[in-house]
Amino acid sequence: MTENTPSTHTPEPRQVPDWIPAFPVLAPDSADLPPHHDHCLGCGPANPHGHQLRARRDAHGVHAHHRFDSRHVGAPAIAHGGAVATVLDELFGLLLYTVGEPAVTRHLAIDYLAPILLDTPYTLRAHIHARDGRKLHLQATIENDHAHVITTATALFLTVDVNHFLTHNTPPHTDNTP
Ligand SMILES: CCCCCCCCCC(=O)SCCNC(=O)CCNC(=O)[C@H](O)C(C)(C)COP(=O)(O)OP(=O)(O)OC[C@H]1O[C@@H](n2cnc3c(N)ncnc32)[C@H](O)[C@@H]1OP(=O)(O)O
Repeated sequence: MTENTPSTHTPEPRQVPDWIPAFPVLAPDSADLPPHHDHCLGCGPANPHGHQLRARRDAHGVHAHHRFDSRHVGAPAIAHGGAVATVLDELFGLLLYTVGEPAVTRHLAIDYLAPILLDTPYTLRAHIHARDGRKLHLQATIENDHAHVITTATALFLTVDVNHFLTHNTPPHTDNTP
């Protein structure tokens, strides 16, 4: 076969993970919200590189208690901003258990008001600020143990159907294309 010969290989159809179509709304009195799946970078219990975030639903949305550790170091003794963004994105992902529909991050904005220290307890909170059709406008904070807010985040999540998780090669729609 030459370099220009079309391939006759037909890709295997992708399987829909069970947890996506069954995405549940979980009750306020539930215990720790379940991970999206075992290897999720943000919440998967079987991902040794992940944050293994645990969150609970509450009257406003969800909250979590979390410590960053030496795997997440940026400047010495301070959590890397990207690691913080991962955890906030994940917290928003767990907030979807109050919506009961799968959605994905379209926009994430973070104000790092003060450093987040390693091996230090923090409380994270997230809630739905507003919903407009598919658009979920979400807000989150990270507080230190003096209840001072040291990080704030806003996100736009867009609800998607199950096909989103099967079609990964769709060209992006963007207004920023030159
Ligand atoms: C339940 C699953 C949980 C999984 C684990 C959770 C982990 C944590 C969350 C994540 O990390 S998700 C992974 C990271 N995100 C992605 O990979 C998403 C990549 N982006 C896409 O696949 C598409 O952009 C997306 C499906 C999100 C949207 O594509 P669409 O073509 O469906 O939307 P479109 O561009 O038409 O925009 C829909 C609406 O949003 C509006 N919009 C888009 N960006 C906006 C913006 N920045 N601000 C305000 N509005 C905005 C847009 O104008 C439009 O408004 P209208 O419907 O009123 O016309």
